[in-house]
Amino acid sequence: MLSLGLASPSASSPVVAREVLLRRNYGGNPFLYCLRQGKVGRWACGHTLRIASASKTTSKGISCSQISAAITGVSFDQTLQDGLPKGAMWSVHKFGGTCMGTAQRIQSVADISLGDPSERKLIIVSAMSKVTDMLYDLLFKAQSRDDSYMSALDGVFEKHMLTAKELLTGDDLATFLSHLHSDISNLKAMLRAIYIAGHATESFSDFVVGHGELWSAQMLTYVIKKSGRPCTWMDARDVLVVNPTSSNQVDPDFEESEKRLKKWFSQHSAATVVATGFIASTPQNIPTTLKRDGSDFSAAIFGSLVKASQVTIWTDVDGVYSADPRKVSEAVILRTLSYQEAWEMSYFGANVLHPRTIIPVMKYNIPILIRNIFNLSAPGTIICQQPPDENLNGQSLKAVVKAFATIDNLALVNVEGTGMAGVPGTASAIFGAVKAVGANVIMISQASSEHSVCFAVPEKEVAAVSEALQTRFREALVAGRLSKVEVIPNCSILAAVGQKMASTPGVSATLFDAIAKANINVRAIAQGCSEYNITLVLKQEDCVRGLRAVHSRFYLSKTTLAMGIIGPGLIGATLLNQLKDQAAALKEKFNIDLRVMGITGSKKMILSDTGIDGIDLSQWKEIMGEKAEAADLNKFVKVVHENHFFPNTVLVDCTADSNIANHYYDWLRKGIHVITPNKKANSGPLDPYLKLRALQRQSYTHYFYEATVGAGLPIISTLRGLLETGDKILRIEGIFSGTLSYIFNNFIQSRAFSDVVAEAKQAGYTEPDPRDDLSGTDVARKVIILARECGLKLELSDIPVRSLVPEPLRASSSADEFMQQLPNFDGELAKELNDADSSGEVLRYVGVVDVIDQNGVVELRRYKKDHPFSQLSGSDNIIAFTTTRYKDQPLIVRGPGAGAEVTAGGVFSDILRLASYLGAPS
Ligand SMILES: NC(=O)C1=CN([C@@H]2O[C@H](COP(=O)(O)OP(=O)(O)OC[C@H]3O[C@@H](n4cnc5c(N)ncnc54)[C@H](O)[C@@H]3O)[C@@H](O)[C@H]2O)C=CC1
Ligand SMILES: N[C@@H](CC=O)C(=O)O
Ligand code: NA
Repeated sequence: MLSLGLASPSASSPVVAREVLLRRNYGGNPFLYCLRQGKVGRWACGHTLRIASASKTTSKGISCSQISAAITGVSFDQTLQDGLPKGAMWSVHKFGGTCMGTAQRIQSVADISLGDPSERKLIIVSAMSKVTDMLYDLLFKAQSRDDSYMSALDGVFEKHMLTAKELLTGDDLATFLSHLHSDISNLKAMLRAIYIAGHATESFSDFVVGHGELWSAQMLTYVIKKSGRPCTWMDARDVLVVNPTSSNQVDPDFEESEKRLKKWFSQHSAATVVATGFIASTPQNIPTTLKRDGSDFSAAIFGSLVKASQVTIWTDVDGVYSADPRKVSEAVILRTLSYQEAWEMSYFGANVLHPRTIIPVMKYNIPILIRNIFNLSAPGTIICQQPPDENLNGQSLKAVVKAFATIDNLALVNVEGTGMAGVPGTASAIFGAVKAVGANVIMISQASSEHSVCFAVPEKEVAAVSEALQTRFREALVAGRLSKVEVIPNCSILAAVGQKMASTPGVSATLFDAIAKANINVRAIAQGCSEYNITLVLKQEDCVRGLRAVHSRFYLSKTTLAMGIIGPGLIGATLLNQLKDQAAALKEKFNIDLRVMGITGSKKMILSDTGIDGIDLSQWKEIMGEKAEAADLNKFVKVVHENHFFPNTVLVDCTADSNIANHYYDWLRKGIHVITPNKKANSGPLDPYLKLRALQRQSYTHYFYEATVGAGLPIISTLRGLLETGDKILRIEGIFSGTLSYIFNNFIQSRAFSDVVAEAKQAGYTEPDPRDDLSGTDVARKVIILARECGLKLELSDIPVRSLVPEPLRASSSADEFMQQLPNFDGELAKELNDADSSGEVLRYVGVVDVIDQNGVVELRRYKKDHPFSQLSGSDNIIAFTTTRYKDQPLIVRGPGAGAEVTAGGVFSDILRLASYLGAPS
């Protein structure tokens, strides 16, 4: 379907219309052609299309002349080029060797070609797959006087003969086979001569290896003709003229080729032409090839000669990816790329065209479409000029950076010294020496202080480069004008590519931020002033992680976090359950992909089988039962973290173990984020605590512990908010223990204390050992945590604590034994309760941080029955912050402060906070 409209400055007046935009839906791809008045072939590929009032929708098969007729006053002279077929646009298709691999595939190529509704089609084909290599091989054999070239040639013959027999019949088959026979006997004679001479000139070789294209083009022509459509084949050597250059490349002679093309068209007529890719002639009519640029280049040159409406390159991938899909599984196929972006990407080895292929078509703004012959439903990637009216207003950075690429196995060379500044010729001397050893410089960077120049070269070339520089600058090094020539091995390049990065602020900031948050150090940076590419040099081992971090940061994919869960007890198991329920929604709605790569208890652990997919959280308990291995924390951390697939790792410590807490420092230093409800690190000895916090502040690695105080209640974050906004904390007083809150809320005259403790344990409020609650240690830990947040340098032992654990039970060997004995000691607290009750008061177990006096206390206090602390129920915590701003009425946070769901929820929300710090949308 074509829709046609005017998009000129005065669209309402067709007479002065300067451009006609033609939108066409071909194979699901909307294209926007812009046909300039008087000429065909200037066009754009685009996004928004303004259909003016004079627009007219026509049916399939519209021609240029119809367009001009449809719009009064706009004349198209219908000329592509004088002498070339008039009145219609050409579309060019190129099919590579894989597309032409078998009879069946050649048939598909014919079907695709026939399905293109364009009036004129130029089909460029490669040799059947492997044939060019076979031909090179038999050449090599003949030159080496290995007479098996004869049987190798028979193999080539047989492959084509069998394919032709599958595809063709009757006269077509007979004609093709007779050509094939005669070509093969010519080749035999030629190879015999090469065999005798033991040498083949370049033109001999080029003549031999070009035969694959001759045969594939002829076969395809016959197959297309079978459908009843006229089709002619073209030996591109009759038309394409190229001049070989020194560097295994050729320069097309467009003028001469155009003349020959016109001549060819004067002798042949057909709406569909199948031409040989890869091969061409020199100006002296000697057969040659397009060397390494191959058939894609042929297609581009022909595209520009016929001013094609489009060049489609058929291949075996769905298009150009935003990053190497083997490294970034979320990489997406890019729908559009500008010419500049395409050549930037192709430099990095992305599956894009060779840059030289882009130049000829770029001159005429001809779009190149990359499509997968094996997946026709994939729309492919369109490479074209940027639509001129597209601007950045309202665009996200995502649209600005198109893709990322990496190059491994590089070394950086750093030439440093004070004698370079202001001395013209230093750079030239450095690179002169590099050139002399034939090394390829991949990236260069020099800061404007001119004291050092650094550049990247392939690792295998660096020894020679270093030696050459040492020799070249021996004198300067001895004299101290240069201080060193240093080699930094094992480097990789990570590059961001996008034409619209130019003049868009914030791109590099976002890029570097993502790299920093993945805890990756950048060794060198380069950005040319065209701004199409920002190149970073990283340690090779960090490269894939860096690639994944930046890819996900620019919203090209999800923020992916590898998680290791330590201690799948009550909280850990509840967290795993919540993760399981929420994972899909997080992925869909918030672009966060959380993968639990390992779960370890104190005895057993399980790790992801694939190293990429997370553990199936609906079955982790069964897997733990059946497939667990012996717990090994070092191995666990290594496997979860040292997986280059994930830019970020978080370890979630759901134990109450100080041995685990002792690892946090080391983990943070390795760039592993830590999240925990475990109070041991923050309430442990002061020095390691201060070191840990200092490290956390310096690095981009995060350590979150909201659930250590008040479980899921926002206690730490509230306190941080007050402090960071400049409020001064005077006092924090509260009921910090869910267990003890529950106990004293339910401990009434009719009930035994031990009975209420058992109930609290049953409800999951208590610490693994309830004595940690009853002793007041747990509350004291929370007091310490908050006191330290306020800047007080207190140790746990500085806090006077009223213990509720009867003296004789402090040494009980287990929590169970303690629980069994507790009823024997109910009397003491029953008396205290009675005393309070008779004065109209209740007992409450509280903790206090006194910032003014720089101390804290944990005690059992009596409160009047109308005091807010007396009104609690369940396991509620209540925390009152008295501050300079909240002086008369404290700021109060209240709610359930213990229990599996709320605690796990608090840990989970720290995980999401981490994801948002790492770049997930928040
Ligand atoms: N239960 C609650 O309401 C709250 C608990 N917390 C804290 O959450 C953490 C977990 O508490 P719960 O789940 O209730 O305890 P739990 O005893 O049910 O779970 C702890 C788990 O950690 C495992 N573990 C112990 N040492 C380990 C080691 N070295 N390596 C691997 N695994 C180990 C245990 O085997 C157990 O499975 C504790 O630090 C606790 O203070 C914090 C706020 C509220
Ligand atoms: N056992 C603790 C749990 C939270 O830290 C409590 O009872 O508050
Ligand atoms: Na909390």
